[in-house]
Amino acid sequence: MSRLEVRDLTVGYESGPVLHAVGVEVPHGELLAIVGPSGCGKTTLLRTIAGLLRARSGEVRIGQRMVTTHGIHLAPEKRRIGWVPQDAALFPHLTVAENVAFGMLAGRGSSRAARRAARSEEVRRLLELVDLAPLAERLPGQLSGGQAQRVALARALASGPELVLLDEPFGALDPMLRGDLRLAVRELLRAEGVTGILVTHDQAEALSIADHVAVMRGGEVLQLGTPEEVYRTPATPWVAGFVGDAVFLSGVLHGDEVATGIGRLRATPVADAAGLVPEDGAAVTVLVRPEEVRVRRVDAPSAAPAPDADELDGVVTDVEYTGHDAMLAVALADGQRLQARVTASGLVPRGSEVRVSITGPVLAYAPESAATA
Ligand SMILES: Nc1ncnc2c1ncn2[C@@H]1O[C@H](COP(=O)(O)OP(=O)(O)OP(=O)(O)O)[C@@H](O)[C@H]1O
Repeated sequence: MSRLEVRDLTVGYESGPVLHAVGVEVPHGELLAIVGPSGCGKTTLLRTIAGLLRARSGEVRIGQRMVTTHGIHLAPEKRRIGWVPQDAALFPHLTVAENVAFGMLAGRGSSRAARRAARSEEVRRLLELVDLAPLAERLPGQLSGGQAQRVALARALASGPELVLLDEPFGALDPMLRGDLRLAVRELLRAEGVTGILVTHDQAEALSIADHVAVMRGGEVLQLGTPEEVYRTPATPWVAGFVGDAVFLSGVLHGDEVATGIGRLRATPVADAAGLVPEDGAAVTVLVRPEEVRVRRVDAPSAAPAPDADELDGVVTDVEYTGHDAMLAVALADGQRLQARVTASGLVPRGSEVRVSITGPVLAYAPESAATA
């Protein structure tokens, strides 16, 4: 079993510390996505797990093996880790099969050994797994970007790793290919029973294919949870805004409701990093997801005229159409602005008069957590 455990990992360069007591866990055979703004330390974490960087303190355990801890630093080639970089990084003078075979030799073989191993049953199996068996004899220069990434994945799996690290592997691909390849990666890791970590700049990608998501900022993990936990119950307003579209309102907490400029909303208070929950009467920051904002057109002939008690008047000031849905910007009569996500069938043109309401309970955060994270 190859569960990954990272505890209290502190890592830095000569310029100073970059990771501060980072902890993540990935159960055997599952995929963790790491997201966070540029420079927050995602690659540094990956490189430390791979053994390419030494930790100042903390632990990395892969399955039963402690690979990094005080006084221990197992060499990268002994960690049984496969690496898939952003640009495939294949050997240009070796064929597809030979590149995969090179992975099987764990980087220790010669080109001649790779040529021999390229004819093995295992290389054939891996190429079939990534759907590239017919291209086994091609050189990397004759492959598309997506095909090259599939070879890099097969090569990473060829050494029989316990853990595969994927550093922005789809970054350079067009959106169609990206979608196909990420599903292929997910299925392959599952089929092979390999634990994986994926660094990505694409939050939607992280939420859609990973079993767990770690949201990093400034060298710390702010939240580790399932995609649903991270999206539905973000640890802080900053996490909420980073992983998805968010509308923030100011309000005052009264029991299980919060009084806001757009009326009283059912609310669940969220504890901050210190475990403190906003108290009754406290000023709070309220999170509303745009899909929780219901919009009803009132200036169309078919529109029902009678307003609900909890609806507010507004005007659609902008429409961002994405095909399957659209984001509406709505200006309320009192000047406040909201974003609402509607399905293509609920599309309302710019300038329409609408009534808006919030569906479902919202989350209420102490304003300090909004300010600091
Ligand atoms: N070799 C290095 N020497 C000194 N500082 C470095 C080195 N590599 C990275 N850093 C610094 O460490 C911090 C974290 O970098 P890292 O590459 O881990 O971030 P990242 O989250 O992967 O960023 P990106 O999303 O842009 O790839 C940054 O401030 C970066 O400038």
